[in-house]
Amino acid sequence: MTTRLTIPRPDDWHLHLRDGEMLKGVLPHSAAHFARAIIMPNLVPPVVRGAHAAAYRERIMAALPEGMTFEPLMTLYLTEDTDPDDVAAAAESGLIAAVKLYPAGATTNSASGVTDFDRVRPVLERMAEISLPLCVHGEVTRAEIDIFDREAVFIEEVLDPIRQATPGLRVVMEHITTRDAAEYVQADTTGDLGATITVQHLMLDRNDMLVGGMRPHYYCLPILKRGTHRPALVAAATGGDERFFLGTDSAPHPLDRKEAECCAAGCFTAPVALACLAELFEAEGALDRLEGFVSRHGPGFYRRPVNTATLTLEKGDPVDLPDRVETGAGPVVVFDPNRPIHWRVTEGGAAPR
Ligand SMILES: NC(=O)N[C@@H](CC(=O)O)C(=O)O
Ligand SMILES: [Zn+2]
Ligand SMILES: [Zn+2]
Repeated sequence: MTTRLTIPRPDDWHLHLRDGEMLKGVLPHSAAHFARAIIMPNLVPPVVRGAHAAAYRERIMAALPEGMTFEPLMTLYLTEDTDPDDVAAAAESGLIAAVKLYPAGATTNSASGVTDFDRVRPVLERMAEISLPLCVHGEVTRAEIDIFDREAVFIEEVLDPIRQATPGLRVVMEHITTRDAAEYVQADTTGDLGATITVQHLMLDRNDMLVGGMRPHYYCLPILKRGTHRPALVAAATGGDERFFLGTDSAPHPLDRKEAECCAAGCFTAPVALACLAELFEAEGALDRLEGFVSRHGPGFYRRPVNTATLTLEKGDPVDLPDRVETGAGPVVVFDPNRPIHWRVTEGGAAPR
């Protein structure tokens, strides 16, 4: 039985670091385990131009505790006014690694997102030309579409038409939650499609959120789905297919915004993500494939080198996971996987302050 696993240092291909005091409080928890992360641009106001991304990158680096290393891979928030030249310049200078598409109204801080997809066509065409990936929050927002169906409908109504109309556009379907999405990726023959999967969607389904009482810390978007979808996601993550990689979507909100009459969407998983995944992959008999999912497939898609530093996880008695992290923006509740976790990072993880 394997009780020790050393892998190239992982990366997180979908991360919310926020800004200000929250950024200071949560960044060390990502930098402790992850070498790089794709940084989501849904601040208020959003990160829409290259100059905003450059300034945000500076704030992230200034918030990084001394002695820690971390490379933020910046993104721009696509709006109907985004200028293709600004995007191309930011990509060519190496400042940004991707552009993020939020359908307007789909999720936290998405009010500036896209309503009319024809209006962003020139940007998408330019991105296809320069091979700049588009990260997609894939949910339709029409009121009549049931929240549990929004991802599947998006694939058919929005994503597939965009991809057909823009050959060569490289797309990451972010935080996929359904069998439909996993199968859409698996059926692709262009090589231009990848998908991130979160810890919560691999470990939980909507029953965990709703049976016996509503658990706001499991509420995220896209919402946890019917349990029949989870095995398809687990099979995609643990099956060795290079198109699937970790994007934690770690999305901190202060406790009072989660335990509220109208709870904010997002699970804060960064501190426990790798331990949870080791537990899950081991239970699936796929511990040898964890390395691909967390350390190799993402760099492959983003055409970046695999990290040369390593990280070691060890198995032992059940671990006491932290239940909250204190930040200057208030306490943030840490994701609870709802099962005993026996793995922890023992080497190559710099301790957050
Ligand atoms: N995933 C979430 O539930 N929330 C994210 C936004 C997002 O990734 O959709 C957030 O910014 O809080
Ligand atoms: Zn999202
Ligand atoms: Zn997100």
